Amino acid sequence: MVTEIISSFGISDIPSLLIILSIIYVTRFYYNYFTRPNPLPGPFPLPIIGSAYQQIGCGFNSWLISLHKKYGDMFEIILAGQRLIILCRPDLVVKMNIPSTKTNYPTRLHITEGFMEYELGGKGLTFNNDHKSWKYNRQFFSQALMTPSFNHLAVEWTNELWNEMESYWNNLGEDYELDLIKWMRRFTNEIIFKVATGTKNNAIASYHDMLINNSLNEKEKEKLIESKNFIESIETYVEGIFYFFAFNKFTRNYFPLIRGKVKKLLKNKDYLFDRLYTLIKERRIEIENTPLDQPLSHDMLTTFITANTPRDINAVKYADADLLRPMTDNEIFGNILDAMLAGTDTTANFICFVVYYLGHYPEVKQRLRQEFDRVLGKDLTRPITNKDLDELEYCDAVTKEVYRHSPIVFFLARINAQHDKVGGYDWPGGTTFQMLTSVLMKHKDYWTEPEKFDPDRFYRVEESDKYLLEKKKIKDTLLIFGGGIRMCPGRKLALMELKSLLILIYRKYDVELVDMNAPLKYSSDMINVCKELIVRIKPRKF
Ligand code: HEM
Repeated sequence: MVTEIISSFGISDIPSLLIILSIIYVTRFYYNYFTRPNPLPGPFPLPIIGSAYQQIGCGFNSWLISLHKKYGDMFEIILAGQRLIILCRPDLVVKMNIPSTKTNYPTRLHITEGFMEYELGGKGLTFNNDHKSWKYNRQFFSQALMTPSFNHLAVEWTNELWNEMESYWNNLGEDYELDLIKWMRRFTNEIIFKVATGTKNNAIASYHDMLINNSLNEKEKEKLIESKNFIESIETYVEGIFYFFAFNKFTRNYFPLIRGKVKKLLKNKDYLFDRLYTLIKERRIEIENTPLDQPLSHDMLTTFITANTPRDINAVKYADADLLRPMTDNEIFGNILDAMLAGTDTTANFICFVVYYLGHYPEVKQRLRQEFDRVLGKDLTRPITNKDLDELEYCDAVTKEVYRHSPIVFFLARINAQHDKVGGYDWPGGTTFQMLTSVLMKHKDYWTEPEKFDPDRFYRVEESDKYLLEKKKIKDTLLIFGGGIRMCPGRKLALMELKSLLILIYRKYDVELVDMNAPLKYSSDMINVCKELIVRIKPRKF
């Protein structure tokens, strides 16, 4: 019967068949939509593109903020066929941020075919949904970034790198207009490169050489282009995640504007991955050629390659026998990629956002400087120590307030393993929630005058009669580094870099925003990314 129907089909029947299939698809799509559990308010979705059609032309963050204004603290959107429940109030997200391994929210996002095509899923930490593998990786990651000896080293590297960058800035002269985000991205990349591989990638030196571009031979120019391409490929890869998250395969392959971009993103991915795999291969050979009685360098890459091998430099052993095995190249790659992706742009953006706010709030800058002068004394060349950083109370308040106004990671995603009650509804396991931190950190029920920029809401607030809501210290109102078991493992390094750089810059220099009237220029797809911040670095007037 079926074969008879198929053989009776002619070319002329194809349009009718396509129409029938489309009707079936659309009917199924809307049947599922109208019968979904716990319908919430949200933009009406279209087949194939879901709610994404409404977002075009405006950043993801701005779009979500506008939806919050329209639909309230709990609403839904559909992206790439996935239903996302958006949560905008701290009390709605408490369960998601419980720091227990028994949490019902162990994973972040479903690994869709988009993530698979972009080769994001299933490795490293950020997009790893295999709990065992994530736990294994996370131990090594935390070990590399959270120990006191690492903190000490990281401050030392930051001091050294600052001295280098300062000499380049002086060379360019105080009237030179520099794009701070480009410098900061190179700064943070150079630090994370050192943490991850133990080697220097000369990202700052090569950028300076590119700007002055006079004394370079062909070989040096080639190296410089390589370093520039590598850093830009990280930025492009991070930006690209949104395309593979928000658009399904059909949209990515057939929508004219999106198709071209996706092709470029995939080419960039191949370039970046190739660079990282080469790095791993080269280090393996280096380790094999190092005699057993000679020490190996103490960095993430070496730790990963030698983990659970006779050359293991850490005595930590895991109870679970499955995890007592060496890491594969794919696993090592996933972790190094995560470190580069998560550790470059985030911190660089944060520094630029702080500089922008300090440019607009001179009284805050003045108080910050007073704190720096008090903690560091009169010697403007003394290297920073960890102890100095621990004493910076007002600086902590400033960075928190900047982040509250201009977050970098503006949403945190979680999936429930088992069904659970959230916002008064019972949600089946596998539901994707997004904590919209850009709204949550300004919610009027949790913040006093939320739109006002005032670091004092975080500074010795117990002594104030003004910030009564802040005084309550309600959980999950300020999620700079996320929460629960998936909290950022790079937070110490990020804050150390940020605070050190602020001291090193502001104790000696003034950062002048070239266009005081320009808004903060950033794009907001998966995270908020500073696009440009043109400044002049002038000697400080005492
Ligand atoms: C200012 C800088 C940074 C900010 C604002 C930031 C923020 C965040 C946030 C919000 C998350 C998600 C946490 C959650 O879902 O609860 C995260 C995850 C992560 N961050 Fe950071 N981060 C920064 C710097 C870094 C650095 C320097 C590194 C390291 C090298 C790093 C590595 C990671 C990794 C690997 C994850 C995924 C953790 C997991 O899934 O287990 N981050 N970060």
